[in-house]
Amino acid sequence: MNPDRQLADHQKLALQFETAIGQVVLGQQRAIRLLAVAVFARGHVLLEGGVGVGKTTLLRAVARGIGGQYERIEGTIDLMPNDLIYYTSLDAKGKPAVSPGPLLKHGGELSTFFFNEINRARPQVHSLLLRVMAERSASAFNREFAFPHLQVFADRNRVEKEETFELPAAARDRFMLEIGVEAPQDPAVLEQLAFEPRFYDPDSLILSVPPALLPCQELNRIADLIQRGIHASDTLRAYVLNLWRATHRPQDFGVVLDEVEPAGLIDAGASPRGMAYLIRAARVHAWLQGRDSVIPEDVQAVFAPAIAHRIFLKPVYEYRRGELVPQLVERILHSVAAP
Ligand SMILES: Nc1ncnc2c1ncn2[C@@H]1O[C@H](COP(=O)(O)OP(=O)(O)OP(=O)(O)O)[C@@H](O)[C@H]1O
Repeated sequence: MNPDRQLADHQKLALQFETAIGQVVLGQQRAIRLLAVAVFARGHVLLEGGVGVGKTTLLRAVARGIGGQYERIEGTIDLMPNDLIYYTSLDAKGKPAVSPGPLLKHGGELSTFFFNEINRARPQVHSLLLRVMAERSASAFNREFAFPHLQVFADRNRVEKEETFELPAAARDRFMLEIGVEAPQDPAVLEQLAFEPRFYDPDSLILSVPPALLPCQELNRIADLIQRGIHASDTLRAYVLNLWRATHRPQDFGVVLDEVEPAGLIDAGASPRGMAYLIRAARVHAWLQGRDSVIPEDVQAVFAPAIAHRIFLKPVYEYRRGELVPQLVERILHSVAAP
């Protein structure tokens, strides 16, 4: 089948996947679109939001739609890297036994690894995860384990700050997108969530997502087709490079912020890895919209989720990150001229 035809067929499937998730998780169309972008760009995802807004339900629904093997782990202060690798137990005769932990249990079949409350886990666990995300492999028991189809989803809640370990810069940079999940605003949706019993039990709720809607073992190949088949013009490339420069030197693009001098704000702008992620995500966004080339709106739609978490502020401003970075990102988009 020719690649254009394949791309069109896969796009229909991607839209079905979005619709199925949208019937289970209400009022989260933007987050669902961004998750679909990450799935087809093969990027890891960090979800951030308030408590009880449906983050876990959303990720479980996505995992069911992707198919393949799924594992989930809770980030706690006493979690150690080995807890991801193996379990120890006593067998019926009281003899110690070792069995593979959540990361190794399914070998190369593992497709979705969900790390709940990642910011409660210690830095040692983050560094194990960092290698798993970057190389899709881990070493244990003198062996290498590869997870070619693995996508990591992690969530952290914004409210709970006690006993939390901020993710190190290198770990944050390995997440393609950070997606904010807020409670829906539409009163009709809120009423449904509060009054309809089907939303009280997430276990049965997510069963209404058809299992393995997407061919999880094919996703790497489909992602490659998308990246090769969706074009970016010279003017669009120039636009993206200007956006990149503006994450390092916003003052050169006339970015003005409330009460803060942009020239003294940034320690490090987006990395080259971050920009590659931005383009990968923008291409998938264009494809989901049924286009074969990227337009500025595609870049703008994924710019904040792809870039905000990889801008590092001077230490004196870091504690105001939640307020300053969204403003900076929005004003960069406003100030850098789009073609
Ligand atoms: N937008 C939504 N659509 C469907 N169900 C929702 C939505 N928001 C909340 N819920 C329901 O609220 C309950 C809590 O959701 P969930 O556990 O997914 O939230 P969470 O954001 O992961 O919470 P926490 O931060 O405490 O882990 C579930 O029963 C879920 O079905």
